[in-house]
Amino acid sequence: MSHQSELISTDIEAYLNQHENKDMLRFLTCGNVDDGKSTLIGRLLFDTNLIYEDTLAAMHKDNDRVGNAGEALDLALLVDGLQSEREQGITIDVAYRYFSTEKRKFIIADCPGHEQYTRNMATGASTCDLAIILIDARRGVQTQTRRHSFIASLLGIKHIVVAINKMDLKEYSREVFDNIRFEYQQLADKLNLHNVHFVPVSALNGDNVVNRSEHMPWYEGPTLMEILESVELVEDENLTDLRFPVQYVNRPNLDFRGFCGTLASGVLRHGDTVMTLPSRKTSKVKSIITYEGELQEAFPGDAITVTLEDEIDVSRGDTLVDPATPAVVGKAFSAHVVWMSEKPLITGKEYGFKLGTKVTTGYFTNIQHEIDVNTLDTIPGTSSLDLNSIGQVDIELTEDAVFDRYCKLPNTGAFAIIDTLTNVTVGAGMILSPKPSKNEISHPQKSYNQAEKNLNRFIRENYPEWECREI
Ligand SMILES: Nc1nc2c(ncn2[C@@H]2O[C@H](COP(=O)(O)OP(=O)(O)OP(=O)(O)O)[C@@H](O)[C@H]2O)c(=O)[nH]1
Repeated sequence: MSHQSELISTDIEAYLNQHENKDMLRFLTCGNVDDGKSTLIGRLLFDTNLIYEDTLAAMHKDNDRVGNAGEALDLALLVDGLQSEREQGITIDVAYRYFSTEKRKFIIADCPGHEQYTRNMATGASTCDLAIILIDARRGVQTQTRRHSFIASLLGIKHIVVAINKMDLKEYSREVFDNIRFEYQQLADKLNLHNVHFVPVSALNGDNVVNRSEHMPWYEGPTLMEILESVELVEDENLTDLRFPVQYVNRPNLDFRGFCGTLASGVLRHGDTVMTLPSRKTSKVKSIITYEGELQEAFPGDAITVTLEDEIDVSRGDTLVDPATPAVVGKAFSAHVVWMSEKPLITGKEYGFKLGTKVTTGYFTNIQHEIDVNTLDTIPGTSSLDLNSIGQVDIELTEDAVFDRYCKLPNTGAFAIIDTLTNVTVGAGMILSPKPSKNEISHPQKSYNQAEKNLNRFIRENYPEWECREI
């Protein structure tokens, strides 16, 4: 099985090296029940020769017994394990599949299609670079298509591929494809989705999945696999806004203090000036240490330990940034929230909030509106959000945290909401914008007399460590 490479027999080291250095695309498939998701995934694996021979033999056997594709091999049987689990109601979760081709490694998040699984889709999609939205050529854009596309836009998935499937049942008609494409493009414009690709396919017959279709000479674009292998991933990484959330302070003895974590965005170089948030103290990077030795520079995704030239106070949950492009520090922000718990979201109740490596408490001060995931209409005047609902909310934390807008920096702009009693994750959120907290709002309205101003100056000049604000 697997992509055959001559290197395997001639130079195994070179083969392994090539394989290790391939980049990785994470994508998810979403579609209505029976649109052909399983068949499409099976087809991708089958046509890239990624199926073990014994699996294939077992599939042929099952095909005669339970296959749904007539004479042809029912490729949906490949992903059957998960489906039977679903039918039995054992797990309703996201299944991940891995495969690789000569050019790239892939992880597929396969999410259930039903409406009640919004939370699963949000979970599966949160780390994806690309979403394949499947549309049945006979049905066109459906409610489900709108919901999946909305969640994809909410989570900021950079690339969308609309696979218009079952083209064989519509005589491979260009008109059918063009009409659905036009209909979807209107939705994409409304949702501000960019980088949308459209491919007419037949997952069953293998048209335009891996191999180019002979039935649709009018389609000159890339096949689905060509898109998966070629979408640009590097430019999706933010290399300009340095964010290093500190996960752990390593202090084995008095002579060493290292800050461990994974670089979320930006590039961190030896000698760089960094600022720690929320305290705003600055220092310079003395060393960047990894398991394999010291680095001169680190990139997003690198797991590193950073030491600084000065003994400034940095704790778990703090974030190191470049003073030129800092994040916002505050307590209040507005966000989109996907609610994942049977118990509804309630304003005024205390919840735990996990923003990057920071864990704190806070509460929802207001639900601005709920969003109907099927029609995309906003519903104002709601006081709670139920399981699988999505809303735009205001949040106030009990202590300062570091905020980024999710659309700009998804790694540091996302957060989890935790039930403080059970420690269960009850929701996921995406920061829209920081807000001045209630205390800060009241400052500018207050006027101070001269004695208060003098006192303020005295404190600022003599007790800088109190970080007193100028009035
Ligand atoms: N004619 C035709 N039938 C297809 C095509 N793709 C899938 N099918 C059939 O459509 C039916 C549903 O396909 P599945 O792959 O099981 O659909 P699914 O979206 O995975 O369904 P769920 O897992 O239930 O969400 C099966 O009978 C497939 O053989 C296609 O391109 N053309």
